[in-house]
Amino acid sequence: MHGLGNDYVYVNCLEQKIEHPNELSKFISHRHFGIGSDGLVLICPSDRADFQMRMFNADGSEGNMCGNAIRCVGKYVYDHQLTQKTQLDIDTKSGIKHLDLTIENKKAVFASVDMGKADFNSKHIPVKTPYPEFISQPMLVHGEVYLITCVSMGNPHGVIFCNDVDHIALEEIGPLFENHEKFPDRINTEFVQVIDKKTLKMRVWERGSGETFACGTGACASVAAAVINGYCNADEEVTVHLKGGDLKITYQKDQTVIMKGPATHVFDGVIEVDV
Ligand SMILES: N[C@@H](CCC[C@H](N)C(=O)O)C(=O)O
Repeated sequence: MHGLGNDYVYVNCLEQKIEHPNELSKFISHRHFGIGSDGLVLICPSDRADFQMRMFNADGSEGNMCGNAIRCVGKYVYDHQLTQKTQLDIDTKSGIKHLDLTIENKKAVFASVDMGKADFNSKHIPVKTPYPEFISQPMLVHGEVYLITCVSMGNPHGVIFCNDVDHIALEEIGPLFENHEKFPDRINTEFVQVIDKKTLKMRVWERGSGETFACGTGACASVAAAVINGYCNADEEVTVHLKGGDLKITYQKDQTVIMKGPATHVFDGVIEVDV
């Protein structure tokens, strides 16, 4: 399944246990030697919510939260009749998130997700800095100074506003931010062009997966950072153009972020592997 081209392989773990998800994710995600995906998502039982989501990046590392995957998890459980609810609570490593599904022809096609509060606290992200927050701070990378705003959406993000996202050498500079000593847990990096107060264009270098077609938490982090830096307004829906399509994001005055976007099924199958 994918959310705007951010594609994961989803495994129904309600009846089956996956022993080595990190290794499996590396294997499955490989675009030449595996199926090809940005990672692996496990749909598991939860004793405190309707379901639990675990997500693994293409390099096998486990992420705390994934905005595009959580919409697909909602679609999966509804379309496979694992629930009849259209309002769902999904447990993630960054807490329980609430989803509201839109149904068309008996299938879930779209979800609105309460992504929780954007958190600018440097220690929570984490960013190695004496400052309590890291907002529009200069960072020297590859001989150039970038102003970066760091925010956690349950996972770490660094947002950089620039004039032309199409011409950023992402393959070159993405890994330099991801693995910079300032970020002990590594970081997802978003390059964001402000089109107007209600429209952003974003490219992302994801921790553990490289450039992806879309990043839900990244789009939320970008809108939160855009409001904090005065480019957009709180409580107004912002359209974020990504490589794979658009997400609608609202950063509320209480710092809660609402994300709306589609979820798409591609194919089903059985995987037999020895990892
Ligand atoms: N694609 C995601 C984020 C996936 C996790 C991220 N790479 C991390 O390690 O934090 C999204 O849609 O939010």
